[in-house]
Amino acid sequence: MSAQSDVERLAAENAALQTRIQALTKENSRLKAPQTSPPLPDPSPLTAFTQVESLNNPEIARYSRQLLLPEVGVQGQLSLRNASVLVVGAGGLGSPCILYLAAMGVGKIGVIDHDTVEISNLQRQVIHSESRAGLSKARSARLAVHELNSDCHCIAYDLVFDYTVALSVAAEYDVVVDATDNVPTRYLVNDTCVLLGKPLVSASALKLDGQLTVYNYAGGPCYRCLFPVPPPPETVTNCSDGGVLGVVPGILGTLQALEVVKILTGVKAKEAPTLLLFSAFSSPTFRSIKIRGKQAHCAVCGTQPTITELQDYVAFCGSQPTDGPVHLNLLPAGDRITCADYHTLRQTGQPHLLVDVREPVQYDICRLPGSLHVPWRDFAQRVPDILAAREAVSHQPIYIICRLGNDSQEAVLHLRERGVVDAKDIVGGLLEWHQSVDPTFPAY
Ligand SMILES: Nc1ncnc2c1ncn2[C@@H]1O[C@H](COP(=O)(O)OP(=O)(O)OP(=O)(O)O)[C@@H](O)[C@H]1O
Repeated sequence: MSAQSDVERLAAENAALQTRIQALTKENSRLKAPQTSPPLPDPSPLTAFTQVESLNNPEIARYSRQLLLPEVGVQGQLSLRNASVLVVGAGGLGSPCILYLAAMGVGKIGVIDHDTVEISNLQRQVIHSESRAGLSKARSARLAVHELNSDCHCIAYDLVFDYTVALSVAAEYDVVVDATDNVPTRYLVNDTCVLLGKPLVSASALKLDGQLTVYNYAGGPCYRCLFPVPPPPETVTNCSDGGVLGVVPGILGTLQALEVVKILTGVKAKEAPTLLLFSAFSSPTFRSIKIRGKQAHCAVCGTQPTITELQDYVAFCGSQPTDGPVHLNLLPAGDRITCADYHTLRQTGQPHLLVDVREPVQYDICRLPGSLHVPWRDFAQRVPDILAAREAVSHQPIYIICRLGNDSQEAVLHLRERGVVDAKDIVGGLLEWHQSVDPTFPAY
């Protein structure tokens, strides 16, 4: 099926699925919310987005606090009202961005996200709610937008923004916001915007830090001008591995909404391109760095571009745009033990040494009783401690555990190099332990 017909099918489905979403949403709130909570509002059916020449009285009343600003005024508000913005990703960054765009009166907002709402998202993805856990994030965002501002024409694309749909979806919008969390999508969104001539408001947030830049706007650089080569996959961390303070993407996503407003009202065109850096626990909290302009030799926006159509971004970046945990396979099966087998071994009381190689902050969250804690980053120096502990259990085998079963494999490989042959890693780590052995063991 072609990309275009895929998008058309989705638009049709969007309307048809509203009834289903309503039923699911009501069922969800019945199951999860206190019985006293009011039912969620129903989304209105899709109507065509039309531009207007003047604001009506309800709009004047609704946006009066913005209309009073000379920097916005009637013309600025009309620019928002007649504009369309595509937000790629309805997660930590997308949540506040979409909400503020809708609240401020952007006429049409497209939300594209293939993921579903999880409880662990709610610490920062404030557009979603407990009652919508399990729903598509795009549709959940649409429901929230409708609750906030029913005049906003919000389209939910419950799919992956990939090279098959990128051009046809983004072509429908004036500005694109990259609120995703992975490198392949970042290059894809950039190239899409360059090929379509759309401004791109891009941000990222991780741990306590974030950054924001507007690309491909007013003769400024594109993402590839600054980052022609993707980073090595092993150097990239995501929120589920590194953590993130809820308010950090909240601030960056809100600033993305601000940049959109500045683009739509024309203010942004007068500014030099900058990279805004945010660091929550540092001083100064914000720093703005002037960035180099458009690069003549840029592969996509330069004078002789070599990229003239979308390409395979997973191959280009050498990494998957995955949301779930990444499970590496560094060891042969014989050097690994499944959680189920390790569970049996514990139950039958076979002597062994269990080494937990997670960071202290993770070890504090939960641990299996009787483990020796040796964080992976200190592992090389602490091999003597491990060998000494093993002596105490009469040289019995060593089993190594971590959160996902990746660092534990690295640790086994390291022990092999140091001549320790009877060490195995526990496949899938503590997350798998929670899933297949003990559902009461905490998952994080
Ligand atoms: N190519 C893509 N197409 C559509 N949505 C995307 C794409 N890449 C990333 N996203 C979405 O962007 C959002 C990024 O937000 P964020 O990192 O806060 O969320 P998350 O992936 O839910 O986090 P966690 O790692 O905690 O599960 C996610 O909802 C993700 O599904």
